[in-house]
Amino acid sequence: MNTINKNNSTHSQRNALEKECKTAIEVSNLQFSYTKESAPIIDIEAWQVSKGEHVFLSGPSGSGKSTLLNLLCGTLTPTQGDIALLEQPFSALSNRQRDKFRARNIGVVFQQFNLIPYLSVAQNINAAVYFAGAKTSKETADAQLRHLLDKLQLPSHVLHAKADALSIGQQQRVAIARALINDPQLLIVDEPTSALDTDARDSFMSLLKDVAAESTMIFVSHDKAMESYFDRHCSMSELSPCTNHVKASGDKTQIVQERA
Ligand SMILES: Nc1ncnc2c1ncn2[C@@H]1O[C@H](COP(=O)(O)OP(=O)(O)OP(=O)(O)O)[C@@H](O)[C@H]1O
Repeated sequence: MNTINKNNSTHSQRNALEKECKTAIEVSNLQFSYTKESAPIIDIEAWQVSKGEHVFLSGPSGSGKSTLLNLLCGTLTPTQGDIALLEQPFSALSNRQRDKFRARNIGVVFQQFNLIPYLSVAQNINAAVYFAGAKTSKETADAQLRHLLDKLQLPSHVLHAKADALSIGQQQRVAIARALINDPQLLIVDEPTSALDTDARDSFMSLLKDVAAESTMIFVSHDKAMESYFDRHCSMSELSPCTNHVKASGDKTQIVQERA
């Protein structure tokens, strides 16, 4: 595997290297438990996602979808095994390097959007640019932002509005803009359509597929009707067959209640 040394490569050299990768995600012998005493929530022998593939990930509540997404983002550390993104094994990176790698290469659209309510739309999106440590000029960054807003059909005056003053549909599109502003190689989208009716869901999906055409995408949903938008469907029961028993766990009831 090709280990990219973040400290020695320039931004453009790094981008060139990453564009050569053919495998976006490689998971091997991955196990994860939340505590030492508990059985693994995730147990995946092998899983590969090619660069540019758009994958639909499904599974019942409690089957470990969000846990797997957090492992892919590097916000959770495997109990055993490894994950390589763009042929870069996470285990070879320090926590700090992993944070930088995530900020530069992974865009995430969360279920609840996770915008900072008291910041403006521009500030919310620019925070993602700041954390990625991008060295682009302000002019280039502004142009990229306006281009994204245009594609997402958001008027430019929205940039100055506070995030909590936007409609749900606008917040959703701002969340996509924030996830895509650093031109990430991997886009992770967690259940963003659960609150939408069929028409709104279809227009959201067309927009997302358009703006994320160049990225690898992992999209999580319970809604099997969404499957047709994707190149491949992976279910948690196929990926992690030995952890099916966890689905019956009573713990999940508590989490669902907390979210309600
Ligand atoms: N922080 C945590 N500590 C301990 N157990 C957890 C934690 N987060 C999740 N779990 C457990 O891990 C299992 C998988 O949870 P996870 O949220 O990954 O499932 P999910 O498939 O994303 O569910 P949903 O579709 O309802 O969001 C559940 O049994 C849950 O109780």
